[in-house]
Amino acid sequence: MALVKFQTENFRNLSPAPVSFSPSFNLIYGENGSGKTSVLEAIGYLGLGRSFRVNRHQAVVRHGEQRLTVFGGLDHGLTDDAGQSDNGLVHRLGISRDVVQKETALRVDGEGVRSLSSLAMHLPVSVIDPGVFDVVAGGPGKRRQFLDWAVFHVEPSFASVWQQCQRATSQRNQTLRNGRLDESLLRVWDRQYAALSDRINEARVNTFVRFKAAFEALVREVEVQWTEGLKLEFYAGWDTTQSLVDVLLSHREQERKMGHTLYGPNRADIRLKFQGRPVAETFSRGQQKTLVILMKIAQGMVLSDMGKQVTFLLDDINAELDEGHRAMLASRLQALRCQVFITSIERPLVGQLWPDGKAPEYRMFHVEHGKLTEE
Ligand SMILES: Nc1ncnc2c1ncn2[C@@H]1O[C@H](COP(=O)(O)OP(=O)(O)OP(=O)(O)O)[C@@H](O)[C@H]1O
Repeated sequence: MALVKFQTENFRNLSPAPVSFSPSFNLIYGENGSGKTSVLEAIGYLGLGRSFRVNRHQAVVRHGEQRLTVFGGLDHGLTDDAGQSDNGLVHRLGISRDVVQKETALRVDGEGVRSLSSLAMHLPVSVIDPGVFDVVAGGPGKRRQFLDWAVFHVEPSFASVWQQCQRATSQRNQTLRNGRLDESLLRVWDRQYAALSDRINEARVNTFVRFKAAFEALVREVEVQWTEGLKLEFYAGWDTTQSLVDVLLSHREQERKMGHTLYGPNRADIRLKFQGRPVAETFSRGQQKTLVILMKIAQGMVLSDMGKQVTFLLDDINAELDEGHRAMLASRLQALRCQVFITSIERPLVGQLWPDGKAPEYRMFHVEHGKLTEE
């Protein structure tokens, strides 16, 4: 599906005027501070329920206002080779946040819904911005987040299992921190926690297998020399040749000393190695960035194989990638037939993004003082 109708109220400096987007490429340019990133941020807000830039909702609401709203109309997206969409809206999404009451209201097709996953399911948003680099250079938490985004879209029940597991972990941690360890109670938590962990692990492994196959196919196609010898491995968070219950039991003393759970899905990682060494120590920054982008595209391929269209938000790619890599990215995204938003300061040169002359259907927007004007 693709976001074709869009409107915000009190979202940073954005104008409340409604905008129609292309289900294919949307090229957005404007001066520093004009509102380009805010447009992507608002689209992301609708699909993720939060800003991809800042943690506090308060930073996002227009100065002096209490409530922000983002509305979106989705259509079927690209439906045939000519890149045409049928233009009928299939879903209407809305998110509204009162930053004083700290309340979020969500709507899908006019009905109030409680869970963010109801919105996220319809609008899978993948952000490629300067912060994306952390997937390779940052800690395991960033890579878990990366993988879990795809796991959620492959298996939507993952979100509720994940929440149950977080609750079991915190109960278990409380028991571990108790001065006098109640071994029988801990064994009860161990069993619950291990059962939920196994379900999380199974979902992650399933998605990782698909992701890895897509990534390897992509790398073969784009023929990036430096990816030869690159290995991607999934680590569950414990030695899965043993049951998690046994692992927990054999590390009781260690966990008791630390006062929290040390084994399980909260320790999972995607290990990226080049000739046996961590990629973060070996690859140049440019190579690491390109690697993350290829990984993001591979995720898009996994969803696309399931008939889901990802909305990619590419913030300021000129600052991140050279011309060749930008063209590679544009052609891969075009081949994926997903929806793409690209921002830049200068008016983008379509001939540079698609040097073969086969540009997809696109819309070009200029942003000034938070207002998008189609050219
Ligand atoms: N909560 C807010 N309320 C009103 N205006 C805001 C708020 N937060 C930020 N702004 C303003 O919104 C404008 C848009 O910022 P944004 O980061 O979207 O610009 P940009 O076009 O992406 O800029 P750059 O090219 O420098 O990255 C800025 O001028 C900023 O000062």
